[in-house]
Amino acid sequence: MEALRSLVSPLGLLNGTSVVDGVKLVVLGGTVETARRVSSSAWSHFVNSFFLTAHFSEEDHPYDWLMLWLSRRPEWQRSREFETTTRAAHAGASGWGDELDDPLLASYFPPSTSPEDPDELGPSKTRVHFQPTLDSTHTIYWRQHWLRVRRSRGEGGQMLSVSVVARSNAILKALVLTAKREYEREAVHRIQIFLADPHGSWRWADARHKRPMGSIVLDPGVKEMLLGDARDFLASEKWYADRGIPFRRGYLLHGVPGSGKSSLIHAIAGELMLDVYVVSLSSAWISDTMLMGLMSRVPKGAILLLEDLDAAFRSSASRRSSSPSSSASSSPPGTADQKRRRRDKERDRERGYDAYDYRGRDVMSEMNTLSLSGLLNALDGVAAAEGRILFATTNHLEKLDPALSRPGRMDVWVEFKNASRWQAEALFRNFFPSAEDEEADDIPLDEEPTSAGASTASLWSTMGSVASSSRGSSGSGTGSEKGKESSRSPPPPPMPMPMTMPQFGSSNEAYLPPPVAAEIAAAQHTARPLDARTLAALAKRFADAVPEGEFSVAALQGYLLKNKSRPEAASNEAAAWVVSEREMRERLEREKEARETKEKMEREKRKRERAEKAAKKETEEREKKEKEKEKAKAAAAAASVIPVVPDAATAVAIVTATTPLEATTVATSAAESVTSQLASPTTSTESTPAVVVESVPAAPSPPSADASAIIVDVPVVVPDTPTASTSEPSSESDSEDSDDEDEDDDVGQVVRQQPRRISPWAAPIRPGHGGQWHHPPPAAPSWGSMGGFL
Ligand SMILES: Nc1ncnc2c1ncn2[C@@H]1O[C@H](COP(=O)(O)OP(=O)(O)OP(=O)(O)O)[C@@H](O)[C@H]1O
Repeated sequence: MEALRSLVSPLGLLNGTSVVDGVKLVVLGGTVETARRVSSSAWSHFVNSFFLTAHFSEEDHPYDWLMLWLSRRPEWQRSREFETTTRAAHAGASGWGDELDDPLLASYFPPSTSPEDPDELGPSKTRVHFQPTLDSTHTIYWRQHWLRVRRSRGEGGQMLSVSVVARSNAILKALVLTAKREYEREAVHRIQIFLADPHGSWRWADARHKRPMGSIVLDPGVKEMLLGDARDFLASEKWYADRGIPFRRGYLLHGVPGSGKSSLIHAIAGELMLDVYVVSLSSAWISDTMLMGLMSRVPKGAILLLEDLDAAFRSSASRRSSSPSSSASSSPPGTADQKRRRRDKERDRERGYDAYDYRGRDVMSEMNTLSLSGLLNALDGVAAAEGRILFATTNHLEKLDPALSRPGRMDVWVEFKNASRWQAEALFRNFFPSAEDEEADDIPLDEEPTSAGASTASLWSTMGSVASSSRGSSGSGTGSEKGKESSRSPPPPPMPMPMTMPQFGSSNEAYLPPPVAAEIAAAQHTARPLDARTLAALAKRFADAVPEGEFSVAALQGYLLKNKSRPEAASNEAAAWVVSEREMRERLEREKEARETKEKMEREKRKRERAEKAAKKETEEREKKEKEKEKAKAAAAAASVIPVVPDAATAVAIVTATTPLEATTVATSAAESVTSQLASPTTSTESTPAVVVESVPAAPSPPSADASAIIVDVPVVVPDTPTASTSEPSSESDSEDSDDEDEDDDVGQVVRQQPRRISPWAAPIRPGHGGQWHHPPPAAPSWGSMGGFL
C-alpha cells in the first residue's frame, strides 16, 4: 500500500488516499466477480457431469419423432415463450385442436363453441402449430425422470438436445423408441413425403392421406403385379444377399401425361407404408455430387421417386434410337403411342430441335450440372443406397438413354396409355358409387336409363312440396340403406335441392316458388346415390361416348369432376364433350401450327437478311482489297528488286509499303521479278532461288517509337529449267556433294526462308538515276535501341 501511495504522490495528486481507496474497490469488485463466475461455471460443470445428453439433428428422423412427441406434452405447450406457425415443421405435428382439452383455453370460449368449431371458423380451417422459441430450455417430467429439452440452431439446421440425470442412457433410448412408435402410429394413415432441397438434404414436405389402390383404374393385373413385386422385393433382402445381387429394385413408369403414374406410386407407398423421397432431376441446383449424397441418404425401405426422368438429359436422352425390345410392356410397332412418338420427333425436328439442339436442354444445361454418368453412378454406384425402391416416371421413353433404363437400374417397365372404354366405365363407377355395385353385373345393359330430362323434370316437380320432406332435406341416411331400399322398390325420385334456409313465401298457398335454375341445381356438390341399374346404364353410356385411347384418365376425371353432382348429365353429355374437346384440340393445333409457321417464316427472314448482309460486306471487302491490290501494284511497278548475294543463299528485295496487304502485293510482284531474273539466262549464277522479300514503311523518316516493320515472306517459284549460268559439274563434285542433288530435287517447288528483320526506318532501296540499284544506306543511329524489331 505504501508503494502504491508513493506511486501516486509524484503525480501531484494531493489526496492520494482517495485514489488508493478507489483502486482497492476495483480490486475487491474484480475478485468477487471472478469468484462468482468461477463458482457458477464449476457448479454447472458439476451438475452437467450428472446429466446424460442426446442431440437430434433436424436432418434425421428422430428429430421428427421427438418433435411430434413433444408437441403432445403439456409442459411443452405451456411454454411461456413460444412461436406459432401454420406450416407444420414436421410430420404429424399437432395444432391448436389438441388444446381443446385444456380447460383454461376452453374457458375463453362460450360453452357451445370452440376455436376449432367448423361452424365458427368454416370448414377449411387453418391449423395453428405451436412450439417454444429457439434456445429456451424446458423441463418435462417423464417416467420418474426430469428431462431438460432445448431446441437450438446448429450448423446443419435446428438441433434438439434432451438431457436427463440418470446413471445409464437407457431412459433416453426409451424416449426415442417411444417417440418413434407414436410417430409411426400416427403415420399409419398417411404417407410421408420428403423433398430434396438445394442444400443437398431431405426435408419433410407433407404427410398425405393414403390413396386406396382401388381408386386407380388401370388394366387388370397391372397394379397387382407392381404391388406384389414391390412387396416381394422388400421381403427378399437375404435372397439378394445370398446371391450377391445389390438389394435394389427399379420401376420405370412411362407413358402419356395424366394416366396415373404418380397416383399409382402414391397408392403403392400407402399400401406398403413406405415414405416417399422425391427428387426432381430438372432442378436448377442439382449436381452429380449432390445427387450422389441424396441417394446415399435414402433410408432403407423407402421409395425414391425420380420424376420426369427425360427432363434431366435432353441430349443424352435423344440419343436413343428406338424403343427397347427388353421392355416388359413396350408397345408393339405401329401402335398409337409409337405414332405419337414419331409425330413428336418430327415436330421437334421441324422446330429445329434435334438431339443436340433442344432449347429446353440448352436452358437447363446452363443451370443444372447433372450428368448422365453422375445419375448412373448415383443409381447403382458403390455409394448408392441399398434396400430402396426406385420409381422413375417419364412421358418420353424414347428420349431416355439406354444406359439409364437398362435392367438392373429399371427392372420393371410399365406403360401407361390413354383411357380405354373399360377404364372410362370404371372411372365413372368410381365417381358415382353405389352400394349395389355387385348386383349391377346381373342387370342387362341395353335397358335405357332414366333420362336426364325425366330426372330433372321429376326433380322440379317435387320442388317445394319436399322442402319439409325428411328424406329429401335431411340426407342423413347412408348410401347403403338407401340402396337396399331402392333394390326392393322402384328407384327413388331424384333428391331435390333442399330448401333449408328460411325465406319469404315459403307459406304461400296461391303461388308456388318457381323451379330452381338448372345451373344453380348443377352447383350442388353431392350427387344423389344411384341405384345399380341406373349407374350401370349411365356408366355404359359414358364409356360408349368416350373414344378408345384418345383421352387421358386425367382428362376424363376432369370432365366427371365438373359434373360430379350430375351423373345423368355426365353420361348424356359425354358425346358432346368429346366433340367439343376435339374441336378445342384442333383449334389449339391450328393456332400452334400458325404460330410455328409464323415463327419459322420470321426465322427464315432473319436468316436471309443476315446472309444478304454478309454477302454485301464480303463484296465491299473484296472491292476494297482489289483497290488496295491495284494501288500496291502501281507502287510495286516503281519498286526495285536487287538480288543480294551476300552468301549466295538469299535474294532480298526491300520495298516500301504502308499496310500488310500492300506489302504482300508489292512483295509478290517483286518476287515475280526475282523469279523472272532467275529464269533469265543473263542472271548471275551465284544467286540462289530462295528469296525473302521484306517491306518496310516508307522511309527515310526519323525513327519513332511507334514505327513498325512489315515483314513479308514471299515464296518464289523457281523455274524448272537449269540456269544458263550454272557451271558444268565435275564428276568429282557429282560424287562428293550429294546435298546438291537433294537441292536439285527441290527444283520447281516452293522454297521458303525465314524472313530477315530489318530496321523499319532503313531507307528503302530506290532506283537510282539511270535505273541503277543501290544498296540501302547505313542503319540509323538508334537502330540498336529498337530491340523489339530484332
Ligand atoms: N389410371 C388412373 N386411375 C385413377 N385416376 C387417375 C388415373 N390416371 C390419372 N388419374 C387422375 O388424374 C390425375 C393425374 O394423374 P397422375 O398425376 O397420376 O398422372 P401422371 O401419369 O403421373 O401424369 P404426369 O405424367 O403428367 O405426371 C390424378 O388426379 C389422378 O387421380
